[in-house]
Amino acid sequence: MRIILIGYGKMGHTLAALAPAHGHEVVGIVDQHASTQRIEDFTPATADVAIEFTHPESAFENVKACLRQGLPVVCGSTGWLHHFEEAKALCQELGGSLFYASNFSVGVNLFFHFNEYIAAKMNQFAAGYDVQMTEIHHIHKVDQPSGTALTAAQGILANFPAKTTWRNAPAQAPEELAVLSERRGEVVGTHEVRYVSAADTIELRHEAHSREGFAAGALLAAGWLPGRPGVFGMNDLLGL
Ligand SMILES: NC(=O)C1=CN([C@@H]2O[C@H](COP(=O)(O)OP(=O)(O)OC[C@H]3O[C@@H](n4cnc5c(N)ncnc54)[C@H](OP(=O)(O)O)[C@@H]3O)[C@@H](O)[C@H]2O)C=CC1
Ligand SMILES: O=C(O)C1=N[C@H](C(=O)O)C[C@H](O)C1
Repeated sequence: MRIILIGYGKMGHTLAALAPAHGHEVVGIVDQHASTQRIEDFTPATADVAIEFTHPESAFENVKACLRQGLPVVCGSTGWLHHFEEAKALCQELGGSLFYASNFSVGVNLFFHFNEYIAAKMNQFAAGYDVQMTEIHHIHKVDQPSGTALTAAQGILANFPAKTTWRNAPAQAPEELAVLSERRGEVVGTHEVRYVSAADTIELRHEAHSREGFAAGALLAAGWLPGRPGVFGMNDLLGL
């Protein structure tokens, strides 16, 4: 595929390095400081798909611009989901293609799957166990909690009814799921779910060793999306 990269930071550079091995050609880079190209410079005649990893404040505008240009867009930016319904509506109105994942790593998507299974199973033992989450990321991360943590929290809330809401701090009531955030050095991304009783702790943990897993998943999605109108996520791609 001829891909354009929107955002040329940590993820943009990793995507550019891995794209050729996935059979993609980078035909454009759009970044607010590191390039002079704009999304409006591209059309389906010059690019097959855009991959967007920028910032919570810019992601929605970038997604809209891609859809208006008729470009299928794979978006990994987090922290903008309060606009997601609007993005979906625009995608449907224009007959476009949008792929969003809070985390493109195959391992994290298996983690999401196991998390939901464990939450449903632990619901039988909700009287004895409390559950909490922690996400740990590098000090440059601007959004909190991480998009991945929010997806995992939704998976718990949907399957463990003792928790009805989440709080990005220690829980203040039994029905609150604590989703704790730590920012430490250059940690790529670690997510933990812990069920704690008086007797023991059961823990599910994913630790990313590099950004290559995120980039590989996004490049896979970029190969899959063109020609598929609609709004998609990793479950569609991986059949989970
Ligand atoms: N879904 C997933 O699997 C993953 C998601 N992410 C998410 O992706 C996003 C980017 O992460 P990361 O690459 O680490 O962040 P970086 O800060 O390293 O890179 C972001 C890049 O986007 C640029 N940028 C900011 N605003 C715009 C804009 N309006 N148009 C074009 N480019 C812009 C920044 O430019 P400048 O520096 O000049 O401001 C920077 O080069 C974050 O939201 C992060 O949470 C990250 C990893 C995996
Ligand atoms: O900002 C990051 O680095 C990451 N962001 C994503 C998130 O918010 O979940 C995915 C990954 O954890 C890395």
